Amino acid sequence: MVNCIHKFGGSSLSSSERYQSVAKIIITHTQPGDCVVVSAAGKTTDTLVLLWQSYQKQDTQAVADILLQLNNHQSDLIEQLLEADLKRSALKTLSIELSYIAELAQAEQLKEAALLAHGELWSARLLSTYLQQLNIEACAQDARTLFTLNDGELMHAQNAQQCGQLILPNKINVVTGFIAADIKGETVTLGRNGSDYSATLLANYCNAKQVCIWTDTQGVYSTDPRKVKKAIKYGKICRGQANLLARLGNPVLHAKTLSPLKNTDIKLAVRSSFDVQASPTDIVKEGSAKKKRFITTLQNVDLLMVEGLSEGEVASVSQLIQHSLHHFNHNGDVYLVVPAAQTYLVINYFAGRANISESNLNGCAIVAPEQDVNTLSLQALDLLKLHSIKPRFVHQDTGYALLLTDQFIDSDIQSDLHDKLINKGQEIAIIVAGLGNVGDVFIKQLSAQFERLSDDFSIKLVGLIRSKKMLFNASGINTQQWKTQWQHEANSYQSADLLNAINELDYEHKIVIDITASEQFSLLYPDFVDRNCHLISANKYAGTAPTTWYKALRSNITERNLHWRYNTSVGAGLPINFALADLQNSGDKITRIEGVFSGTLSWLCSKYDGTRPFSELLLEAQKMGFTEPDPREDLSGRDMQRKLLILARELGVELELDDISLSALMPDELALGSWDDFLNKKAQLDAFIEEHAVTAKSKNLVLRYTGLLEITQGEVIAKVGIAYVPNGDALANLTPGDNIFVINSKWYSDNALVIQGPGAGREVTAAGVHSDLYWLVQNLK
Ligand SMILES: NC(=O)c1ccc[n+]([C@@H]2O[C@H](COP(=O)([O-])OP(=O)(O)OC[C@H]3O[C@@H](n4cnc5c(N)ncnc54)[C@H](O)[C@@H]3O)[C@@H](O)[C@H]2O)c1
Ligand SMILES: N[C@@H](CCO)C(=O)O
Repeated sequence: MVNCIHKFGGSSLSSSERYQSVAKIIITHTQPGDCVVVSAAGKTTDTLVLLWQSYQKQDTQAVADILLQLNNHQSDLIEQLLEADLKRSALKTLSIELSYIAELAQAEQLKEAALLAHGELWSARLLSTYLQQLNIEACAQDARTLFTLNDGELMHAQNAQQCGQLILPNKINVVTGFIAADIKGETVTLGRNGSDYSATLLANYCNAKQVCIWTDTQGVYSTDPRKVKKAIKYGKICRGQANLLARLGNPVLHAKTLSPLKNTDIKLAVRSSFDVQASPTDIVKEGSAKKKRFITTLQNVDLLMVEGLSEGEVASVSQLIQHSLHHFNHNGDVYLVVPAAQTYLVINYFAGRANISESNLNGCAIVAPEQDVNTLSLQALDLLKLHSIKPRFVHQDTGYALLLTDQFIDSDIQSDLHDKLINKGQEIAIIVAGLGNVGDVFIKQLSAQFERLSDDFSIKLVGLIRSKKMLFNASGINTQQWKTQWQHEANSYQSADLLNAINELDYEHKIVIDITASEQFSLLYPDFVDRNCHLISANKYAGTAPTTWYKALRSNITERNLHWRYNTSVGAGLPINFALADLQNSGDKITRIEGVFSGTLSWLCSKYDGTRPFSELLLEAQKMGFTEPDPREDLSGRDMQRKLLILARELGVELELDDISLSALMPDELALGSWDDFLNKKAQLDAFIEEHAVTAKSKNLVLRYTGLLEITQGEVIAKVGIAYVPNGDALANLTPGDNIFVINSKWYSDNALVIQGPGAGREVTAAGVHSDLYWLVQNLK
């Protein structure tokens, strides 16, 4: 039983390292009986085409040179991947084949398709041998034994039978893409992007469950992500829209690729072989995903008016010119959009039935839900006008508008169109984890925030997560009545359930807001990012994770064009991270940050005057929602140590948590055991604090808990701990609960920049999370 057909293109096989990566993907993503369709490695097909052209020109020197080039490339791959006998045998076979090509060229008996087929044959053979060397049961399959064409038409029944007989159920079948045979057994090719087509055909013939096209992009985007920074990667799109996109200039999918999937349940996924963790774009059956908005551009096309054009003819002409074609009916006439370079061929094909209506056109197409097309098309016309572009031909039809222009739509105009048309009205899904002190207030404030944010987007709260239960509702959870809904509908979950629920959300943007204090939850961040979620954290664990993990997370976030906000992880609602980013972005260099970065410790130290036991004050701080779930995280200095590390990383300083020296505001012994154990020994804490306070007082100083980060000529001092501070000092005179950040920089060298205010508390922290959410939503526009 074939479960999945995987397809790897030339770029996925361009070097021995890429083959190794593909083998790793195969090991983790296939099961016996699956097929792996391969294209020619790297630029091999182009080189073979060049060889064919040189042969036709009878340029024997060029033929010899290109054969040498092919030999070098293939031999290098073999040398780098295979060992011992496998290597010797592969090199020998390659040498025999290349000599045979040379002989055929000399005898003027070379055939184009048979020559081009070598690219895929070499890839399939090398990959299957390499897999065998890795002890994986694999075999190479020549698609000429699987796909037969009669007079250019695929013989579906026969092919299904051949595939049923030849695809081995106990092996990974590495199948050549692009090629097939005619009924005489001669090689034919399936045309440009033929390997994608081979994969979907094979899936149809083998009744596979799914096809996975591994490519060099992460999926299907709202527009070309190489040109438009804010292009949105979609998790799911329907086949109908995928088909339209293929015909209207989207380079990732081809109409031909989709055709074998028609009327089947076979799933199609497009995903990156360069970033295996990134979630794919699934192309699903009509009605299984909501319709999305896209913008594609067209360059150098002609518009042909064709008399009596039939669907069959469109398919034949597409085949002839190796290009997905779009045709439509406009005011009673039938038009065909053709790449200008191919117009001559197409006009010839129609033998007098086709005329050029408009030539040398550029333009764009908007693909969108039917009800939006008219408005978007009018808006696009207005915007193009602002850029002094007047369309020459406009056509609107079910689900799309085509605007053909004289001028080229460059990436700036494309970005403008995308930002103003495509990026509006998108849906944002919010998932909140942690419904404690801060989380509860955050949700209370959410409905008012939605109103403020909903001008451009439709925002919904779709997930609530606690440590043991979660509630997901893709159509939205009522922010006013979430507690009742929670009582009735929340379910126990494992991480996999949570990740699946996120996968299933058919929203353009997803934001996970972590208001837990859980390290375990923070470890799921890479999985969220793989599922295209933006992140907002009040939780400090991810920001203070080991450098390698932290850097990998950051780089994945950047690569996927996502955002991570964590302003409340330091200074609660105070704009400390904003200020640091702003100073650095404007060219300042920060040299020192000193202060009190714990709301709890600030409150405790300021309040403590010896009249009430320190432990009593601690329980009060806990009640007020200042402390961490286990207040010893505050007393130990660990919480402040985390904040200092987050600040240091904001300044580009590479440190681990334990590089920051720490002295605790409690006896070490109290760190052990449960919270109840701690409470039983609270007298020890009270004695410890009293002793420090008395010593400080004897020196005319006061007890505080402070942090320092100093960066001088590459040297870093980073520490948090107990300090005795003069009474008049800024660090001594804080309003209880306030944080203070005294910042020295190139510009604030003598007179420091001071940021001060409440450093903990439910309201201010929840407000800080909203500030992050607001920032994030503004930056999605
Ligand atoms: N309280 C403050 O003033 C303040 C200020 C800034 C930042 N923070 C940070 O905000 C976070 C929350 O603080 P809080 O005071 O609301 O804490 P809290 O203990 O009141 O709430 C934490 C919530 O997280 C949930 N949770 C725990 N483990 C989880 C898991 N694995 N998955 C999902 N949910 C889980 C708990 O059930 C609880 O509902 C902490 O990381 C804290 O450091 C708090
Ligand atoms: N427990 C923390 C909360 C804010 O991060 C504090 O007291 O500062």
